[in-house]
Amino acid sequence: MEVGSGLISRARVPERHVALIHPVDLPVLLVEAAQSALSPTLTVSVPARDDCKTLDVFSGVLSRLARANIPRDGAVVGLGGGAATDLAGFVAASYLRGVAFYTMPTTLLGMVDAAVGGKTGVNLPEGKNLVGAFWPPRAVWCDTDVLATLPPAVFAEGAAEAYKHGLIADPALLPRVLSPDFRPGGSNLEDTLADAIAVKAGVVTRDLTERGERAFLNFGHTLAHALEAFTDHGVTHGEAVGYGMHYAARLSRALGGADLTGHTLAFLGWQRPRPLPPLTFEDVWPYMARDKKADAEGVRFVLLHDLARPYLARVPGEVLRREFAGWREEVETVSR
Ligand SMILES: O=C(O)C(=O)C[C@@H](O)[C@H](O)[C@H](O)COP(=O)(O)O
Repeated sequence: MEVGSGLISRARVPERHVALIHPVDLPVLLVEAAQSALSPTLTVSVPARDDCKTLDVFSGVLSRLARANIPRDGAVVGLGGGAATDLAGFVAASYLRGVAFYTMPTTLLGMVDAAVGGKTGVNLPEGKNLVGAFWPPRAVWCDTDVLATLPPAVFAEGAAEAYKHGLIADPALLPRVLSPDFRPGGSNLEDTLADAIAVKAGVVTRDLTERGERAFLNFGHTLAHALEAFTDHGVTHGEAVGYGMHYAARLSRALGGADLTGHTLAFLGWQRPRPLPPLTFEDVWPYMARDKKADAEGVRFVLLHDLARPYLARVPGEVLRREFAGWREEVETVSR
């Protein structure tokens, strides 16, 4: 894992045959920088954002690798945001039963979260990330220069995952993420980014396949994934995580935990997500019920006893509904 300036142009891999996968809307200069660093055998452009995370796109990319005769000792490099690196990783995990995988995240969200830890996969109409594999990248190059090319809303979106790492593990990150210096080119950017990534890297090193503490990285994601799936990705992942963390903070308080809703509302006030479309508990519940943390006895949420004290719990149906109603009213006051 490297964080710093100019990393894409300096990246090197030992494999001779490389397939470079990137979203179609990525700036050409970034694609060219990666191409001149890696001399890929094949470059595949895929639809932007979650439109690339489908079984159809996945199968089309696999065919491209096969037709280009990428061998088993070849590599797949994912260049782009979280969706593109999730897809690229699943291609790497599946093609010829697994080839080397590397990531070059180009969004804040990708750097702090998606490109690290090897959760790869695609969505189904029934829900987010329902198909995939744990396939860790051999290296991750977080080139901070690219963050300056992001629209401010996309940067703010990605900060949700860094803030989440503050809530579940490292509260010192909370004011650092909201500080005016946490911005592209800001004095606080590289250190805060490195510390937020360190939270996730530590967790996945100890529990790659989510037998235990890795589940805590899913704080806010039960509702977040449901919002994304119900709106067919009209709500972006970072916006959904911001909204979902506030719901999880309300549930935590309802079950007797510390009141951390001031933190989650402060984040939403900083992030200014787009307003949600009209939606009811009944709309999102079927998606929440398919959450991957569910076991034979039903859905489990990541909650917080307090800052940095996460736990998994089942929440009674009446609490889920009541807090949903309160959450819905409250988040309307903070959206753009
Ligand atoms: O890496 C993890 O583990 C996480 O839960 C981090 C999440 O922020 C990330 O969005 C992850 O891909 C979601 O995983 P899922 O298992 O809920 O699909």
